[in-house]
Amino acid sequence: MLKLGVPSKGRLMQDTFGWFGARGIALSRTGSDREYAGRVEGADLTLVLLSASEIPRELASGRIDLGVTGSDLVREKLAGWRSDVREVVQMGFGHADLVLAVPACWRDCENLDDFAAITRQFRGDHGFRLRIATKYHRLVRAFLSEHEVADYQLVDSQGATEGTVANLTAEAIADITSSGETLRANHLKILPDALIHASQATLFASQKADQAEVDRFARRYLGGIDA
Ligand SMILES: Nc1ncnc2c1ncn2[C@@H]1O[C@H](COP(=O)(O)OP(=O)(O)OP(=O)(O)O)[C@@H](O)[C@H]1O
Ligand SMILES: O=P(O)(O)OC[C@H]1O[C@H](OP(=O)(O)OP(=O)(O)O)[C@H](O)[C@@H]1O
Repeated sequence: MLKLGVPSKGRLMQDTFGWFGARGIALSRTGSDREYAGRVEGADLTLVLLSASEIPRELASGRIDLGVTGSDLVREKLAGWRSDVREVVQMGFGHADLVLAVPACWRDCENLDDFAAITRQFRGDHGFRLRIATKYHRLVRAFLSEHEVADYQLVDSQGATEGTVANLTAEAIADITSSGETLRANHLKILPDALIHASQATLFASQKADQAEVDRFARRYLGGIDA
C-alpha cells in the first residue's frame, strides 16, 4: 500500500485535504489537534502527517512513497532533487515566490545588476561582505552564482527573516512572499529580476517507491497525470 505524507497543519494541510477530496479521496486527521495521525477513505493509501519541510527527506529515503509539499522545499532540501523524487502533479495552490529583497530606501538598487555593483562596493567600504539573510541557502547560492554575484555572505535565518535588516544583522534578504505585506511592513522591496523560484504545492513520488504502483494510483485518481 502506498504511504502518503501531507503537511500536518495550516493552509497547506487544509488545501491538500480539499484537493484530494475533489478527487474522491477523503483525508482527515484523527484524534486530537496535537496528534499527527490520519485516516484515508476512498483509496488504498496510508496517511502520515509531517512537517512540510521534512517531507522532502522522507521521500528521498523512501519512508513515504508520495508526499505533498512546496516545490521550493524539495529543491532546497535535496541536492539534485530529481534523482530522489519525481513531480507527479502541480496542485495549483500554495503559490509563493522566493525573492531577493533590499531596503526600499536603496534608490540606486532597482535590479540584479545594481545589486551586484552594490555588493562589490560594499565589501570595499565595510571590510566585510554584504549579508543576505535566508533559510534557502542552496537555492540562493545557485541563483546568485548563475547571475555572477559573488561578493556576499549568507546569514542563516529560520524565521522572521524580514526583520533582520532592521535589526542590522543583514543588508538584504531572500525569502518566500505571497501577498508582499511582510516585505512592505519591513520597508523592503523586491528586485523584479531576482525571482529565485516560483513555488507551489506539488505532489511528489519517491524514486524509491514502486513506480508501477504510483502510475496506477495516478491513472486511477488523478486522471492519468503521471508525468
Ligand atoms: N506566506 C505564504 N504564502 C504561501 N505559501 C507559503 C507562505 N509561506 C510559506 N509558504 C509555503 O509553505 C510551505 C511550508 O512552509 P512552512 O515554513 O510553513 O513549513 P514548515 O517549515 O515545514 O513548517 P513547520 O516546520 O513549522 O511545520 C513552503 O513550501 C512555502 O513555500
Ligand atoms: O508575502 P506575505 O503574504 O506577507 O507572506 C510572507 C511571509 O510568510 C512566510 O512566513 P510564515 O508566516 O510562514 O513564517 P516564517 O517566518 O516561519 O517563515 C514568509 O517567511 C514570510 O515571512
